[in-house]
Amino acid sequence: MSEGLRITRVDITPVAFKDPALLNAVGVHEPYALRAVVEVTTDQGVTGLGETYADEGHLRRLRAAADAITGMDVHELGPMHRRIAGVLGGDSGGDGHGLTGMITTSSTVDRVFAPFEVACLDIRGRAAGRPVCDLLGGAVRDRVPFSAYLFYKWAAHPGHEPDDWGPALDPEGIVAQARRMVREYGFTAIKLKGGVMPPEQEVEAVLALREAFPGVPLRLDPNAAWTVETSLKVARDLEGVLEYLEDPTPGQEGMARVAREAAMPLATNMCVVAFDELPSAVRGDAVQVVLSDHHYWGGLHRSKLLAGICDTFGLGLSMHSNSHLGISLAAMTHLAAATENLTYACDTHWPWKDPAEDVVVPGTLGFRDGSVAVPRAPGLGVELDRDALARLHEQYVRCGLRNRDDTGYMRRLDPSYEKKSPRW
Ligand SMILES: O=C([O-])C(=O)C[C@H](O)[C@@H](O)C(=O)[O-]
Ligand SMILES: [Mg+2]
Repeated sequence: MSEGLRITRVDITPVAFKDPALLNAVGVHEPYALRAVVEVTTDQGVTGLGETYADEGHLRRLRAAADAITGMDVHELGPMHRRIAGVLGGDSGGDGHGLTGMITTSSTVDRVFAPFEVACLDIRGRAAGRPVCDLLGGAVRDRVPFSAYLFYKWAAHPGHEPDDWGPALDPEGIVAQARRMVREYGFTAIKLKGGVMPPEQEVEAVLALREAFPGVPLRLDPNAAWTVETSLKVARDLEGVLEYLEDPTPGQEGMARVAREAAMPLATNMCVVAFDELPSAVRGDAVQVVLSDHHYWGGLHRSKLLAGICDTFGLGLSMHSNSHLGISLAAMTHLAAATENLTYACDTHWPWKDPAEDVVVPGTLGFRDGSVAVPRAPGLGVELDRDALARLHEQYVRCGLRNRDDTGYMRRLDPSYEKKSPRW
């Protein structure tokens, strides 16, 4: 066992960064997105970084876990997972962790453990002088492709200055948004967040994207806003157009009914979000592609375990994202680099973040041709910018938001708004 890599201190800092008025199936993003930055320090003074959700319940559980793992060696990841499970007891997070009604059944222990595991791998990489992808088996690619993540959106949050993306509420607006994203980032795959407009309008938008971007893989994700019948109609309308259709309808049973007749693969980050949901999904052939996400699948090693299971059972593997900062982008990039069967371009909300707002020193991570070069520096390859961390923490304190609540925000703006799944 290596000496000198015992955890002596854990700091958890919630931060807020500006977020445009992005629409989804359960409401609209609030003016700020919340994240927590986790710093794990060892007795040799090596510090590792993790990033996770920052809803209040999640912060409370993170703090309990931080106390429980202080004193442990950063190599003891299995025992650390067990210890966190023990300290959380039956404290189940429900949905109050930053995913707003989208992901209800993911494992609370895995969600809480994930940022500590990433921080421990960062420390181990720094100590060994190796990038995190090398600790995960080595990079099978030196660049990780990401997809453009389009949203219907308002020009501004009511009462705020407009952002520089402008509104996107029809096919023209969506195509214009895609053109800018492809121009600025070079993305070679495109995902549209649906479940916002009536399905026929979203079909129209995807067809407009197809015309504007011939040959570019396209995805549509209405977050379970449709019935099985509506899903099948959309699947027929978009046959030969979509690379995959993501979560058209709620639940594995409904997804399996759609999958039996739809021509394209179905993907999910809603009906398979924990290990105990995999057996029934495989048995029922409910999905053909699983979106991994180390933030709720229990970190990088457990995401690789998911990748192995997907490989064994012939499921495709993609990657999900939420609004995130540079620590998460680095972790996602290392994981994707070291996961051979992650063959789809990964989701990222990166373009929606104000480039001036991050907690990492700028310059390490950048997009070229829609992909991010895998950092070769030790650990995650990103450094914390302490002034920026303090600024974004101050913004968290001032903004008053403490839990992500897209539906509540929408209802404050439009009291007649109802959350429904399926809606159409
Ligand atoms: O693929 C997904 O379902 C997501 O990315 C979920 C997110 O919550 C997304 O809908 C968002 O940011 O509004
Ligand atoms: Mg999704």
